[in-house]
Amino acid sequence: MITERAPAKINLALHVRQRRPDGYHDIETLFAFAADGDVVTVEGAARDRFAIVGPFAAGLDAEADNLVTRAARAFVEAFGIVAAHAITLDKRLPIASGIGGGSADAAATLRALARLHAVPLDDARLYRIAAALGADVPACLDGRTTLGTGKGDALVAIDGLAGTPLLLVNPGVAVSTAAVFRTWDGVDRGGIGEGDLLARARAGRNDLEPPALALAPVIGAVRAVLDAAPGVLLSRMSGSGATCFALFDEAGACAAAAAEARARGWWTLQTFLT
Ligand SMILES: C[C@](O)(CO)[C@H](O)COP(=O)(O)OP(=O)(O)OC[C@H]1O[C@@H](n2ccc(N)nc2=O)[C@H](O)[C@@H]1O
Ligand SMILES: Nc1ncnc2c1ncn2[C@@H]1O[C@H](COP(=O)(O)OP(=O)(O)OP(=O)(O)O)[C@@H](O)[C@H]1O
Repeated sequence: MITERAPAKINLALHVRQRRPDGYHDIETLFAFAADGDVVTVEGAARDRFAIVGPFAAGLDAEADNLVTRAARAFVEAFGIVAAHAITLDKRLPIASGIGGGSADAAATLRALARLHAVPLDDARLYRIAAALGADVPACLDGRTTLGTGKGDALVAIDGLAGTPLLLVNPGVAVSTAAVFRTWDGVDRGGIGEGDLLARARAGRNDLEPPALALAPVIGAVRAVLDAAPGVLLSRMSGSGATCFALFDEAGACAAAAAEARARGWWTLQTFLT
């Protein structure tokens, strides 16, 4: 049995540059990853099976359009695999929440199947399958801290902030990525600057935060709690929301802010950057 972690993805900054003719948007984003997330297990089986367990299992159907089964089908097709697989997804991240849960699951499924069938992880076909599954999936397949351009699928590795205490807070409102992009005001406010990662992130923005806030006003309350927390280095919404994150100077401050957020009934994940 192969077990692959599907870490939560954070956009330390996300600048939207322009709408493209294909309906997608050109973005510049700083991708980073948490030490925790969903977990995917894969093993050989007599027939294909897929099960979802874990705290957020109820929010998803184990049906054909799950990103895990779509990833598995694309892998089997691309590599001419005849074997069947039993796949289990331990769904620990909230659904449609801006931390790439589905994208991370698809990427973890590809990595697990590649390991099971001795496909090298740098095989270009894996990247192509990932890019066809979603804009975020290549970044999740790579799993390192990267600068993403294009749809977010052209990646350059950058130095990360490994070990930095990280808090994720989700107020329990699902937000559609497509709806948030549609609500963006169309103004190009410029690309991501130079410097070390924390400086670049702090000088940056999430251009999807205003449109997400318009669709889910509770995001403002989450940001206010995180901004006011002692020891915060940076607080921002991730992806298309509604999950917001904060980086802290030490783990105790992160724990205190997590307690504040939980007291308001919000989902939290206290972890660190990898
Ligand atoms: C916002 C981010 O989370 C930032 O990391 C990602 O760009 C979204 O990545 P994702 O969830 O993998 O996105 P996809 O499943 O490919 O796209 C969902 C929808 O979001 C919109 N979309 C997504 C990415 C992008 N660069 N431009 C877009 O306009 C499109 O309407 C698309 O139909
Ligand atoms: N394994 C999966 N996990 C989560 N969502 C999935 C999965 N498979 C399919 N989906 C569908 O994909 C949609 C987006 O879910 P996901 O959690 O990936 O969004 P997100 O966190 O906003 O991602 P991103 O940050 O990439 O925009 C959901 O509405 C859900 O119906």
